[in-house]
Amino acid sequence: MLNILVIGNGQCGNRILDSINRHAMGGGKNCNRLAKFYSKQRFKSHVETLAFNTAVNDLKEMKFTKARDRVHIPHLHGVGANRNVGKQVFEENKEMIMRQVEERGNFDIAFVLTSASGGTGSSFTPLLIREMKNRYDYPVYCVVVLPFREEGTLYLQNSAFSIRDIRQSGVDGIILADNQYLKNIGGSIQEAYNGINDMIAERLLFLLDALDSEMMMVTDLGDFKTVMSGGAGLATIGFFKADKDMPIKTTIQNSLSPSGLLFSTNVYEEASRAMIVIKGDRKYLSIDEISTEIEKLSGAVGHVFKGIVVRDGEYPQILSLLTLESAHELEKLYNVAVQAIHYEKAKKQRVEEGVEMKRTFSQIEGMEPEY
Ligand SMILES: Nc1nc2c(ncn2[C@@H]2O[C@H](COP(=O)(O)OP(=O)(O)OP(=O)(O)O)[C@@H](O)[C@H]2O)c(=O)[nH]1
Repeated sequence: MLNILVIGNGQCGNRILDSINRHAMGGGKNCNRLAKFYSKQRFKSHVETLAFNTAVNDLKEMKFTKARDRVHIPHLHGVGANRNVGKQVFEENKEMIMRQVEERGNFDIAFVLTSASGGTGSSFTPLLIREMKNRYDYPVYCVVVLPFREEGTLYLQNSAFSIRDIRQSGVDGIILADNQYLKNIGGSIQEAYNGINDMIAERLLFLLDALDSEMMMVTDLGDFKTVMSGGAGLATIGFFKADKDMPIKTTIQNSLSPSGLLFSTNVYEEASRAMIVIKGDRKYLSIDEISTEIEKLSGAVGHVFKGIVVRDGEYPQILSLLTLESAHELEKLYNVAVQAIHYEKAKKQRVEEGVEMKRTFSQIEGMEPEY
């Protein structure tokens, strides 16, 4: 049995964590009676969860995460997308935060979930991971959500700096999910968020379940670590669930296609290592078809680990984990982030020089009110 710690930082991290807890309890939208459902978690790993936030309302919004797992770090109502303030708040509360982590015990693996672009999550995450890596031996992976590109200059520049900070934190690997890429889920913004959060939660739980399962062909934590240590330290996850008549090779291809992935990439060009986990009833799992598809992938990317979990009566589901050698989409994000940084800098300079305001007030220079 694996001992797993999942931490969600900031609003986005908290919400994905809450979705994980909902799915772990059975997934139903109405399963909000915590005590009842905690007694029958669907997963056999021992999973501890922790949510950190400066905004108490974000923590209150969580419905499926136990109260003792929701930790408020008091600072107004969030840090307003200011990463410098976020870093300072983390440092001031570091010992309290680390005590919470310490109290959860020892783990085989930990995941930290955050948006790249807000203030709290994106500034807490690199500092927290650095502390965890200094104090503990277990590997720590980070799931980072990239912003919708139209959300504005502050979010764009935060993303550029936070991903750099997370990479330099000692993290064992970063899994990218991209709101921009996943927004075709459609509906209102809240529905899109929920849909994206559920996608991320389901994939992570599938992965954890697979790492802790009796498999016909085995992938384990060691394979996961090897895959994640490949490439440029960045990874993404694909997933596809077949319906009854779909051949297994199409199901595998779909899990690697744009609609299956959390981050836009051409896996045959940009991936560096891969792990494919196939779950389903034996009768759907043609070994010839599986081998042909895996060979095609390994021909393009190098090494591919494969695992098969037999689940009687279930249609096949495929999870693909891919580390990336290059990430064209991330490079594009950094391009627009650089423009955003220049824009903010020029604006700040204009304000400091007071050009606009000087013009405004100069209109009444030398005048007095007339009554
Ligand atoms: N996928 C997804 N993205 C979210 C969600 N909530 C917020 N975001 C994204 O997260 C970014 C903003 O970061 P938040 O996590 O809200 O910010 P925070 O870490 O709480 O920081 P502050 O509010 O500035 O203190 C934006 O790019 C949002 O689009 C969510 O539930 N799901």
